[in-house]
Amino acid sequence: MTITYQDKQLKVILTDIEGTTTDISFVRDVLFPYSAKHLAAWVRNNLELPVTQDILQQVREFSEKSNLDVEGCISQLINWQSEDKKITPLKSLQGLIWQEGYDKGELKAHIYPDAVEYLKKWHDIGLTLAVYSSGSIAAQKLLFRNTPVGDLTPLFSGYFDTNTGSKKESQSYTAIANEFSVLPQEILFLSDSPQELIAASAANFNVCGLNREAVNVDNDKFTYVNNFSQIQEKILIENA
Ligand SMILES: CSCCC(=O)C(=O)COP(=O)(O)O
Ligand SMILES: [Mg+2]
Repeated sequence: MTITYQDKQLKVILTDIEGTTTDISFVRDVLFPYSAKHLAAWVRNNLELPVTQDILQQVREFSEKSNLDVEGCISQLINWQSEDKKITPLKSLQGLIWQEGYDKGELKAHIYPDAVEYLKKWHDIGLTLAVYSSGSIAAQKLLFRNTPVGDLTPLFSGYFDTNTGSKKESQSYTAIANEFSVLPQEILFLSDSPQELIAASAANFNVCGLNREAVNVDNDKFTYVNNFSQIQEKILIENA
């Protein structure tokens, strides 16, 4: 069985998380407040770990304040967190904090049931599935490992985060296509973010927008759907 999209055979489906597989409110109202609450104590309690020292060094580099002390770095991280900045050291730290939350049973991931159903279906018919999120790769794996329907990580063959580049830059998508050794035209990217769809499309990816809240979308450039079932119904064609 093969799947085509606008007459092109698809090999890879690359998905965003927040607003696409997962409710925005889970990320903004559960995950972000959890990391905000524990951020300062986590850094102070784990100062001796090499990963913490790496994060602090990256904070100094990204902020271009080379002499920030530990408390200065914590303040910078808290500011970035409150502005929802997708900056690598913050995203790495959030992943470490969420790991404790999942391990203690204080966090359980959200994933839309339609995303589960169609990710499984696409995996089972041989499509390669991958994730591209601003959340760190560790945070992505935690989320898909801790869903209410169990561990979904076996479905995915690749994970990409801000270490590959910004999701709003087309070069990031070119790098991902190269990683899979497929043509951009053989990849379908799913996201709720118009800027991400524009960047992926500029790299010649096929794109589909997710509009989970079914709001009026002022964009006739891309196809928008409300859920994964509509991706299957509206844009993919199965060939026996
Ligand atoms: C990996 S779950 C947390 C998602 C996150 O931290 C984030 O910033 C959302 O980014 P996305 O690219 O998935 O919209
Ligand atoms: Mg998103």
